[in-house]
Amino acid sequence: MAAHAGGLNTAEDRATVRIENLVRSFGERRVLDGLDLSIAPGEFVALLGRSGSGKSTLLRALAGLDHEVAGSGELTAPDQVSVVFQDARLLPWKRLLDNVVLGLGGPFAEERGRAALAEVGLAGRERGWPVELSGGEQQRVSLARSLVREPRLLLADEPFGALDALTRIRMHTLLRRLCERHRPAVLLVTHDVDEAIALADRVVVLDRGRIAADLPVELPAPRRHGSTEYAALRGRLLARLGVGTTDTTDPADTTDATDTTDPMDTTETAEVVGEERAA
Ligand SMILES: Nc1ncnc2c1ncn2[C@@H]1O[C@H](COP(=O)(O)OP(=O)(O)OP(=O)(O)O)[C@@H](O)[C@H]1O
Repeated sequence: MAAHAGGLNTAEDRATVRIENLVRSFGERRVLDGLDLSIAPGEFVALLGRSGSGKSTLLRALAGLDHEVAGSGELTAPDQVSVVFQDARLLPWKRLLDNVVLGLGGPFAEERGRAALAEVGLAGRERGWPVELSGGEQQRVSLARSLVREPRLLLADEPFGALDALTRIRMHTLLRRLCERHRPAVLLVTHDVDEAIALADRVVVLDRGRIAADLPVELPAPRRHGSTEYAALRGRLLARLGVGTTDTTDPADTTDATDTTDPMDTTETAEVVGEERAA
């Protein structure tokens, strides 16, 4: 049976996340089917996968939120895990600072909360209410609430999925900066291939409960959509997602590469993100 535990001792176990042969089932259906995955300290991993491939199920397992789900395998994750969801999940009856420090103990909780709000660009808004914020600002508070706990692992389940394109770009820049400063390991679930390439050190594709591709993002900043390397990586990922493209250069791809329709095309976004990363 899988365990959710801290205590990483040996050199081999220095990974922040170590998953071996993880199985999770709903009734007869194996949603995670013998999954293996490691995430190193400070590593930013993006998780792509078609709808229903098991991404959220994996996140819930890592967050220790799946005690009712049948399963087996080995799972090692730190105790200090923070989760960011698509909706900010702020308590509307609490002021912003109180939302950030909710449940946070210690004499400096309020001071740390103020610093966290400042880090996400909301200094001076401590006494404001969630209802006064835009969607992007609410997600900033959600990020502040997560990072003020100094997690060793940050789990993010499509955190920018509900935001408009420009706000999403700003949030990419912010998230990248916060991660560089706090250095948690990150597992980011996204449907957006360009978001994955823009942000991650490594992109993992989940297919029917197993890892179908595990590719490092070895692109220099800024990660320009126009570069050959960018297009090759993007093509490989789309092919692994079963979205045919004509620009794949991966000889290992066995998926149909004749369909040029690309429902995930966010070219413009990726280009601007690349510019912001360079700044
Ligand atoms: N509590 C549950 N009870 C029964 N089936 C479930 C439960 N949670 C998830 N499933 C099923 O497990 C499968 C994987 O769900 P999961 O939410 O992990 O997929 P996903 O990859 O995150 O999908 P999406 O991208 O659409 O959010 C789906 O077929 C879903 O219906």
